[in-house]
Amino acid sequence: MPPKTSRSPAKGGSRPPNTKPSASARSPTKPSDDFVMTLDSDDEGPSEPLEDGPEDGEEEEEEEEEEDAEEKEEDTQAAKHGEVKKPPKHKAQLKSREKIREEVKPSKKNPSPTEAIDINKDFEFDLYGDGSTALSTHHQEWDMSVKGLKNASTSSSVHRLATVDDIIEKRRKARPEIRLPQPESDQDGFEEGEQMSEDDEDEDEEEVGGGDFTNFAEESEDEEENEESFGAGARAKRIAAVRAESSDDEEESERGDDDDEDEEEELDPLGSDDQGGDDGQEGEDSEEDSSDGSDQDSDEETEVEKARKAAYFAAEEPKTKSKKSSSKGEEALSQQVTFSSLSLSRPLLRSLSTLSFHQPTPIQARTIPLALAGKDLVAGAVTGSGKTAAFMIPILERLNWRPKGAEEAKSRVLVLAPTRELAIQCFGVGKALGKFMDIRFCLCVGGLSLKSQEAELKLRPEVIIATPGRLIDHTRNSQSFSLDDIEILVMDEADRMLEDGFADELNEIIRSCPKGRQTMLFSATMTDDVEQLVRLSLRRPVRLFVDPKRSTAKKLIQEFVRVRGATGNSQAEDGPSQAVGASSSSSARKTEESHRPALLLSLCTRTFTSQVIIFVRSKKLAHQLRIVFGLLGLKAGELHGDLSQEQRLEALQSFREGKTDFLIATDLASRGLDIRGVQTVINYDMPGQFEQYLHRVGRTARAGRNGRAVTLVGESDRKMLKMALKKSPPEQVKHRLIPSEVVASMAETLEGLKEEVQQVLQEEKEDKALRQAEMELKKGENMIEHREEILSRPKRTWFQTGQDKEAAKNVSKAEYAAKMESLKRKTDDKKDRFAGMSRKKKRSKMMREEVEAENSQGATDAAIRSAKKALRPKVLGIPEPRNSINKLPSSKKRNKQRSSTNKVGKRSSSSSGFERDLGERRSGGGGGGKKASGGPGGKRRPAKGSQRR
Ligand SMILES: Nc1ncnc2c1ncn2[C@@H]1O[C@H](COP(=O)(O)OP(=O)(O)OP(=O)(O)O)[C@@H](O)[C@H]1O
Repeated sequence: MPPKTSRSPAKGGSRPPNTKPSASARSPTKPSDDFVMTLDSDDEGPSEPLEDGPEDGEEEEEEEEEEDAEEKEEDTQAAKHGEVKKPPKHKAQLKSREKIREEVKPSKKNPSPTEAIDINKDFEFDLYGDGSTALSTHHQEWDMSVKGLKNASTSSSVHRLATVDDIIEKRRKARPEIRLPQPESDQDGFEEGEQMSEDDEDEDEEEVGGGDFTNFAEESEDEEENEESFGAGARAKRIAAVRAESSDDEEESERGDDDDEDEEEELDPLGSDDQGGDDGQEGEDSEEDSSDGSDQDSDEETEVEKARKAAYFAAEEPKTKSKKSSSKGEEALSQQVTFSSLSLSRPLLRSLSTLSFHQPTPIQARTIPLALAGKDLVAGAVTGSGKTAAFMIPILERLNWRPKGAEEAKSRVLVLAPTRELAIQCFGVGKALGKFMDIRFCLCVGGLSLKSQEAELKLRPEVIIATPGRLIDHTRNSQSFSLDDIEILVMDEADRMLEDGFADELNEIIRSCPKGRQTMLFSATMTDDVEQLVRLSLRRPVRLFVDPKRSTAKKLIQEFVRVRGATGNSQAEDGPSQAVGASSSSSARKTEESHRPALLLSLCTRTFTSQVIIFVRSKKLAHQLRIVFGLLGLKAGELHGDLSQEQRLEALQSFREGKTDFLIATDLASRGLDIRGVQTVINYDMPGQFEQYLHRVGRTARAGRNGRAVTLVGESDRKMLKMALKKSPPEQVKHRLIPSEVVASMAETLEGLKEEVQQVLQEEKEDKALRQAEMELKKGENMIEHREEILSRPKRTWFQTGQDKEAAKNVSKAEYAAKMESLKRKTDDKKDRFAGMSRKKKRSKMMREEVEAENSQGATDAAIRSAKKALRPKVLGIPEPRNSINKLPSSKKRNKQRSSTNKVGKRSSSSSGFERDLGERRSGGGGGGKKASGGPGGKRRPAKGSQRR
């Protein structure tokens, strides 16, 4: 049964919340970097960072293979020392195996400047950006400590980071310190236009009007209308004009440019011709560029699309629906709703209050009641608006009412996240919210010990938080683990998970979960595209989109800095190493690229000197820039898929604690990460997709705070810039001008560093080669000594090998390219047909044509009919066969399905929620039924190396 709204927390047979002093006392003081060293062998050599690693999420399985090999080595070492390995039977045993435990207390002696700000008791959580309904909050940092980190502390995976640091330090000491520009004073700020932007709009306009940035966003080769310029004093007008542009322009803008991205990877980011350096191939980085996916949903829906969506999505309950029409409505609803009015149980209310969550955010106010009622949800709200708690709170509340006892121990909830860091953060949020409840969480992500995860899974933790690759590994290889008991499936950053890279894994997971589960999807850029969602076999989901689609946080200021290529003599004033006169677009781009580092460093030395995340396109660039920052004496860390898990977490932790001022990251860090106090996000370049831009800039201005995003915009970023202008209120957009002499001097400094950067890279390379050789030697020795033992172990089966993954990626890339090509053709056709027409006429003609085309197939009528039927009131909590909602069937078929649904509903109407699923399972099926394959406790163990395609 779904939890009733008027129950008392004490009744219903629920156990009293776990308020044992030990548990409650432990959690709040638990150090956030509580590394637990496992018995991973020190002898096994360094856990080498991936050489050609694909992006996180997709890299999982390759890493898993490596880890498997490592774990085997662990066993070998244990055997060598006479230890007899037994499978751990319970947690206590597991703990006794973990002999060395090291707890590192976070250094709270020197809180970062932002931490100091955050403890301000008067801070107001301004949800709406206008101070109207501010909630107070003393938000605490999530506990990111994890068990099973490999090679902690003494191991050589730390070695790489330490080595780069050492090399840099050694070099810095050996030469005179490089003089950097002074951090900007108030007066200096005037030079850059920022002060003018904020304090004197008119002056700013003059600055903007004086440069050619004003027309930049609009100068598009494909543009048919160039008539409206961004003239001085016309900011509002020009933004309005951009917003009013036709939808086909938008489609193009959103698409991004895959090929360009790949090509850009070829350019040496630091302008070095003799690259040498890292041996990484640029192609490998493209996964992190995540350029495959494309969001084609336009804001303007056709009638057919509307009808299709109306048929697919369930209507929201009248109680919440009446208030949802405007953001004012959201505001009013959220103001009325309190956590206690949502009838949450006492332990949960207690943890919410501990976290200073006094009032639900709009997305929480909308989501919680529906999620408690067991509805499937497709939810979207702007970055930093509290989506994690929006699904975690109802999950915990429902779990609080689960049947308890040893027999009932089951893994009932699965939360999937696309990256390990995000999963770890989610795990932290879950643990913090469930602090006073007897609910167990298990984190299953790559890069952490498989064995300790296996042991934890055996205890059937109620909530599993996982990345897809590692989860599948467990379903295939961990004894007696299956997803048979999952009753709630959540996908955080669901639109990312729906992208091609995750397709096979997602299908496998969906197939393994019971059909009667509740499914909830969340993202700041959530799609409501039916075609994409159909794959997830949702059950008449409710669509909850709280903020306007593709919007940014209300207190985010977006600045753009133009990066100029060598397109004419006028450019010479802006850069020192300009190839003046170069006319080809590729050389223009190359010079553009050579400007970026100087612009970035000018920003980071003069204006944004701490709490800055810098997003770049490739792992290689992230690493190079990190070296440059280090050589200049700036404290910077890097975060990308070429690092070991430990290095990744360490980089995050150092940044969180203010030990480093800059975090140079790939898009691995662009989604979901909630790092308190990030004041500035710098986009070294525009990402390939607008969604990616939204996620990146969403790392600041979270939870009602202020924040700033600065983006370097080159020629090829024009469309994306246009999109950003179109989607943002004019007062949030600024143009930053950096004095050319500052950039010139920085470029000169960087030019002088080029050689040193190469030398550092070379030293690193040699060091790496040496360690690799050592590792191989060690492996060989082990193999000779323990050959029999090693060969006698059962082989793990893999869902996909690295090659399979690469092949899948190529297929989806080819599909994507084909789709883009056909779209482009369509757009070109459209342009011909509409040539000379006004925008209004063009739009109405397009609409007419579309409707006519659909009419001729009879689809419109059918869709509208099914939409009407779908809107008929239904009894709450009746599961509907998933197949029926995957397509829009004929009306006859739908009627038949509906009547059978009702029968199923009658049969199981008393068994919604956990009881319902349990009941159905005990009776051996029913409407909520089990997955087709794999009986109770039975494991599907496909033949070695078998693939599911
Ligand atoms: N009800 C609340 N009151 C106060 N603070 C809250 C509340 N709910 C969430 N927060 C805070 O808001 C911040 C952002 O939350 P969260 O990370 O869940 O955002 P999100 O919407 O998932 O963002 P993203 O789209 O970037 O993943 C967190 O620091 C969290 O502590």
